[in-house]
Formats: sequence, C-alpha cells, structure tokens
Amino acid sequence: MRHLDSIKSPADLKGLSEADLKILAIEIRQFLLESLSRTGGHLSSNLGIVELTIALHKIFDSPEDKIIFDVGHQGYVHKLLTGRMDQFPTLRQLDGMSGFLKRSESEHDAFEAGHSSTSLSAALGFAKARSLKGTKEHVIAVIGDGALTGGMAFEALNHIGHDREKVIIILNDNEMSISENVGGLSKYLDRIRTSNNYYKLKGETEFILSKVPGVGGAMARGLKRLKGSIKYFFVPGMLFEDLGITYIGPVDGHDLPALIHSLDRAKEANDGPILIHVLTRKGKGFMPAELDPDKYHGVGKFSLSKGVTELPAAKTLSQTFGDKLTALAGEDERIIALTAAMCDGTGLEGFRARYPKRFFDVGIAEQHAVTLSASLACAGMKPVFAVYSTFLQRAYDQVLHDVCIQNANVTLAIDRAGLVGQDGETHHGMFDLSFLQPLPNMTIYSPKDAPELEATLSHIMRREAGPVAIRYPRGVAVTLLPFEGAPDAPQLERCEGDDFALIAVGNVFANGLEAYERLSALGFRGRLINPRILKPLPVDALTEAIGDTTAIFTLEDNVLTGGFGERITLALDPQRCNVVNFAVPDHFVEHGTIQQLHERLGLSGKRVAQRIQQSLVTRNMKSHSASNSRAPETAANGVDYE
Ligand SMILES: Cc1ncc(C[n+]2csc(CCOP(=O)(O)OP(=O)(O)O)c2C)c(N)n1
Ligand SMILES: CC(=O)[C@@H](O)[C@H](O)COP(=O)(O)O
Ligand SMILES: [Mg+2]
Repeated sequence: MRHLDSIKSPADLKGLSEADLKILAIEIRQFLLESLSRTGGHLSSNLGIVELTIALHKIFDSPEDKIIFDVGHQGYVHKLLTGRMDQFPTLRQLDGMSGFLKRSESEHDAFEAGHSSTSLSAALGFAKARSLKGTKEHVIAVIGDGALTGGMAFEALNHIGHDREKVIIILNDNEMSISENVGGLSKYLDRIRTSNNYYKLKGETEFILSKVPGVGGAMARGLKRLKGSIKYFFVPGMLFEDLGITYIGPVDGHDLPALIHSLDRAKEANDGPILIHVLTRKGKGFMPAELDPDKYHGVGKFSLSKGVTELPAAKTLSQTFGDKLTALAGEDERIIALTAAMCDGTGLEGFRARYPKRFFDVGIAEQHAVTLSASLACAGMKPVFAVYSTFLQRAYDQVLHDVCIQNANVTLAIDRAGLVGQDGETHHGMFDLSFLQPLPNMTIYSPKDAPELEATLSHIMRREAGPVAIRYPRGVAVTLLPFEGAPDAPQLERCEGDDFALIAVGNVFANGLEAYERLSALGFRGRLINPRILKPLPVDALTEAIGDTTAIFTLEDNVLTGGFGERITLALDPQRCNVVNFAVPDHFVEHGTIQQLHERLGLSGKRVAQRIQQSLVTRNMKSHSASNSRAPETAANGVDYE
C-alpha cells in the first residue's frame, strides 16, 4: 500500500520517518500527474511545492495552526494531505472539488483566495486575532515570488515588520510567475540565491554568537556589527531584515530534511515575524513541465508520455486581440501594450516579441498598470492595458481616479469578461459592466465575435476620446455573423417580425442567436439586436432597432444589478415596452464549464429560448384568449419554468 493511501489527515504524517516522507513525495507527484492528466488543472506550481507542503504539515498542526496559501492554485498537495484524495477526479468540474482553497471544503482551508498577494495581510489578521484571544497557534503564509510582486504583499510586509506579531512567511521562490517573473524584487531574490558566500558567513557568525556562553558587552556588539557589515557587503539592502522580518534561507525546497529543520527553527523562535526563503523548481519531477513551466502552469488534459500535445490551432479571442493590436502598433508608434503578469493569457506574446520597447509586463500589479497607463496617456501615448476582468477589480480606484477623472486616453482590453469556467467564483468576470458603467467619461464596447473585436479595436485606436473598455470572453475566436455597419452603433442582426426583440450583449450574443433561431423554428417572429456599444447607451438607435416590438428581452453575462439590462430598462419607455432581463443572478457562481454554467443560470441558447417562449405565452394568455396564443403546445411541452 502507498503511504499516500493511509493519509486521511495531516496527523497521519506525524509518525512517518524522513525516508518515508521522501517516498510520499514521489507518490504525490505520481498521483498529481496521473490525476491532472485526466482532469487538467494547475500542474507545475503543485509539482514544485510537494516537499514544502509535506514539511509544513509535518511540523505544524493544521487546523489549529493556520496555513494560508497565496492565490491557492498551488494547494493541491495540501488538499491531498487533508483527506481530499478521492475528490481529485472531480477537480474544477461542476459540483466537484474547487481548484482553490475553500473553507466550505475543509477545516484545513484557513483562508480563501484566487487572486494573488492577499496571504500576508490575511496572516497578520489571524496573528492579531491570536494575540487578542490569547491563543497559541502558529500562523503561516505561503507566498510565491510572483505573488510577492503584488502591491498588497508590500503593504502587508510593511505592517508585519512594524507590528512584530509572529507570522511565519514562506517565500516559495521558483523564479517564475505564470511566465518568467519580472522586476527589481525578482532580481533581488536572484542576488540572494547566488550569494552563497554571504549565507555561509552569516550562518557562521550566528553560530559563533549562539555558542559563546554569556556573550555580552563589547564582544557581542562587535560580533553583531561584524554580522551587519558582512550582510551589507554581500547583500546590499537586505530588504526583509531591514523591514524587521528575520530572514532564514535560502533553503532547498526539494530537500525535505532541510525544510523540516528550517520550519522547526521558525516554529520554535519567539521573536517577531520570520521569512523562510525556499527555492523550488516549478514543474519539478515532470520534465516537460520543468522545461516549460509557463505552458504547464494551467493545463487541460494531457498525455503522461507526450505531455501537452499541440491541439489543432483553435485561435482564441485573446490571440485575435493580440494580433490585431500588434498590427495596429505597426501603424501607430504611440500604441503601448501593458500586462500585469498575464502576457500569454491576454494574447500579447506576439506584441512583446515585435515591439519589446513598447511592451510592459509590470508583474502582478494591476493598480500600478492602470495609473501607469493614465500617465502614459497624459504624455500623449496610447496605452492598452490587457487585463482579465476579475483582476481589473483590483484597480477600480485607479480607473476612476487616474483614468476617468482625467479623461485619459487609456484602453482597457478586458479579457475573460463573463463566466470563465473552471476557475470558478474568484475568477468569473461578471461584475465589470456594473463597476464600469457608472464611471463618467468611460466608453464600453462589447463585440460579438472575432471580426467585430478587430473592427472595434481599430476604431478605438483611431478615435482617441478618453477612457475605453472593450470586453470579450474567454474562448475561441469564432465568426458568428459577417461584420456589417459601424463598431459603435447597434446592429439589427435579424429582423423577421415584432413578436419579441432580444438584445444580446457581445459575450453571449451566440446564445442569443441560438435562442432566436430556436424561437424562429417554433414560429415566433422577432428581432435580434447586437448593441455593440454599451456606454454611452445608444438609446435612440436601440429604440429604432426595437421598432414596434413591445416584448423586449436583454441577455448578458454580467450580474443583473448595475448591468446592461437594468440600464436599458430604465432608458426605454415603460408605457410602451415590457423589458425582461436575463443576467447572472445575485450570487457567486461556482466552477464548471462555461456552457454548463450558462445552462444552470438560464443563459444558454436553449434556456433563453424557453424563457422567452414562456414569457410570450404568459403575455398572450394575459392579453388574449388562450386560443390566440402562438404556441400553447410547445409551452406545455418541457419548458423549464423559472
Ligand atoms: C490579482 C491577480 N492577478 C493575476 C493573477 C493570475 N495569476 C495566478 S497565479 C499567478 C502567478 C503567481 O506566481 P507565484 O506566486 O510565483 O506562484 P507560482 O505559480 O510560481 O507557484 C498569476 C499571475 C491572480 N491570480 N491574481
Ligand atoms: C490561478 C490563476 O489565476 C491563473 O492561473 C488562471 O487560472 C488563468 O486562467 P486562464 O486559464 O483563463 O488563463
Ligand atoms: Mg513563482
């Protein structure tokens, strides 16, 4: 029997010898590879953190001790060691186990995340509560070198160093964010990594200090000064210690005895916050992932023998965006592309290669990226910040304060708008319309497919009229209908009659089209409108497109509150129109495929058709006799009433 099979909780680790733990690490890697090859998931970060997670659970006593994982994408080993092995076949699937930590899943998941750089603030909160309650548990934050580039992490370090509360920070340094890590901090860690001589000397000095009994007075001061000058000579700055946080390391993160020793040392120490600098290799143990950790950061199903085999090229909307922006940058040298550590995901690889001087990866620093964009715009450039909708939430005040108030010519290319699928509730981009629509000066576009995205981007880069957001979903670059008309005017895409008008925003226009065709097949004759521009709301053009229709339906993948539907409902004449909004309801949405989630929320083509049909039948029954109803048979035939 494998050791892994006998581990139902961290308590089962305690009796294992170091030799057994090393075998366990091999078993865990094997398990992760086999399981994730079938489900997909965040592979390389988890392969890299196997020994560290084992050591953490060996030394500390979860759930009393609080282990907080930053982002949480590297929490699979923790899930395995806390009794969730049999849930791995359902990882990130509808109603299955989350890809992140969830308090509802386990008492060992102390704090939830999905967005980066929150763990240090969270750890300090637990530590302060401990002091106030007078309890004794340990608080440990596990943060990656990428997550440490986020502003929140700096804010928390500043507070932790000052506060002196005992928090154990494990810096899991694999020299990678999703792509290569960037910035001065990354270079600083690199210097530490290569300053072995310093650590030898520092270690020896500490050893001398600890061994000389009753060392005191001038001698102690001399030795301390010596230690200090060695430190400054070999590692300028010594950032963490200068902030007031004791630094231990670097420690080989795949050497279990060394990890156990360092964690034990930190556990026993009494004095203030400690940072243990652990060096790991992303993708450890699976050669394709070690060689290309970026590609294996998040994977779909893959082959254990061949790794991720290239799929027949299905171009994504992100790539459509990136390619088009690169082409436009060839015509206008003021165009600048920015990303906050999501170069690949936002389709900017080509731009980076073609125009490296006009490409900025700022690290996980969305707030900084937005303000940087604002000042670039004020200096006459045309910055385009490509950002996932969910991560833009971080930079709301910067959008408001630095971009919109100054009417700066900044383009927010909002990728992963709408539901994103398996990352679930922390990652769905279902709020951007609600938080951007209220902002004065903001213009918002929502193209329905790849050609429209290209046309809209060209239009935006020419117009130079203040802040713009263009939102598009995670997915394949399809062409739904040929592009006609203008990118900034609503398009009446289908017009067969006045039974109903469906206004479907770009992200879910495909669902609207399917619903329209289903209703057409049932004999309903309506209109299908693609609004294209959501702010300023083109009320006159939409009113014209609606024509004499009085049954209006809106479809969007934003939450209902503050969404597009709500705004158009307020704008249309209530005496004449009856407007029904289909949108994401007022609750966080779980993980699953986008199609499954649309189905569950009543936003799929099929469900929208059913809901419209039901609504029309009810209206007809109210206003006419039952015999005048257009399709009573189908209404009674399997409609899922809501
Ligand atoms: C605010 C925010 N921006 C971007 C991301 C996307 N993201 C998830 S993991 C990750 C890289 C994190 O790097 P690191 O902390 O070093 O962990 P590693 O994957 O190397 O283990 C990024 C950029 C995020 N989760 N949150
Ligand atoms: C953990 C995290 O935030 C990212 O790794 C995210 O899962 C990437 O999402 P995409 O797969 O949509 O690029
Ligand atoms: Mg990293």
